[in-house]
Amino acid sequence: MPQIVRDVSQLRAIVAGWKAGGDAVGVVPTMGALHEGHLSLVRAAKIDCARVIVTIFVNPKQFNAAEDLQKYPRTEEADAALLAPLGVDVIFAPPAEAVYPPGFATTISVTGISGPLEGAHRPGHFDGMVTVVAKLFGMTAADRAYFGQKDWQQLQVVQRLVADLNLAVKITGCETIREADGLAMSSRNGQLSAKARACAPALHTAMQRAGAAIRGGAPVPIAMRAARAEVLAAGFDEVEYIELRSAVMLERVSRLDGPVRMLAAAMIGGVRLIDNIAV
Ligand SMILES: Nc1ncnc2c1ncn2[C@@H]1O[C@H](COP(=O)(O)OP(=O)(O)OP(=O)(O)O)[C@@H](O)[C@H]1O
Ligand SMILES: CC(C)(CO)[C@@H](O)C(=O)[O-]
Ligand code: BAL
Repeated sequence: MPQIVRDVSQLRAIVAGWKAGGDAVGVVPTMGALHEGHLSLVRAAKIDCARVIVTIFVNPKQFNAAEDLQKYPRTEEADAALLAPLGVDVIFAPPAEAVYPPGFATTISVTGISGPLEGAHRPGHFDGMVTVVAKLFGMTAADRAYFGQKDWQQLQVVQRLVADLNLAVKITGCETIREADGLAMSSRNGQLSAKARACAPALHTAMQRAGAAIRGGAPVPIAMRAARAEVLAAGFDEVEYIELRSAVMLERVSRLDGPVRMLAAAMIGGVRLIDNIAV
């Protein structure tokens, strides 16, 4: 079993020992409730790094809705069992007081690319995420960190943070792992009712169809409207956004000119799902 560490000084002492021996250290930041998507990040980290830390911390600062935080799944024992066969060295699962001790007063904001999409629909989310990710980089002193492309905008924001603050950590973005029916794996999928779970893959199907239409020459606004209608007809309650954006700067695009991403967020049965694909 990986060693479970909750104390920041203990973690730093362990990492200092590894580094003194010349080992490269990789970190996989998570909020727990692990699934194959997370495990794919761990496998990528194991290929590059002699030592791997998985962090499990449900970061209150990045939740913009109290109910979302309260019902977020917490399954630490099962998580540890999933990580055991992968050769993870340490699970760092600090209590909130270790991450945000009394007097904690810093918030880090990445402007620009944090604004649209998730930033517009989850006020405060990216400030909370960036602040904790910067802290996790500081606490783990990792040389490399692994993030999923499922949270595409998060990945771009983290890359910006690292570049802007000259942080000595190399970021790797790993492909989205999907269920057989195309639904992107997510800890929140477990909150779907059987009926909602059956409808949920429609989000990815509609995005793929719209992507193919755009590649075939369909006007972007028409393809986006059709995708939105398809998702709603499949049983989703609301489409928060479904948009074509430049892949890194996340600016609106209406033509396939350079790397382009389609990104979407939609609600079904009280659960918020996000997805994105290359177009
Ligand atoms: N299906 C997936 N494929 C690849 N990476 C993933 C997948 N799901 C999550 N990740 C990545 O795992 C890391 C931790 O994510 P997190 O713990 O929030 O899990 P999650 O499944 O995205 O949960 P949720 O979106 O419900 O909060 C992030 O870098 C995220 O992008
Ligand atoms: C990167 C992260 C672990 C920071 O809390 C979280 O945003 C997530 O799980 O994607
Ligand atoms: N997976 C992104 C983290 C969040 O939803 O808060």
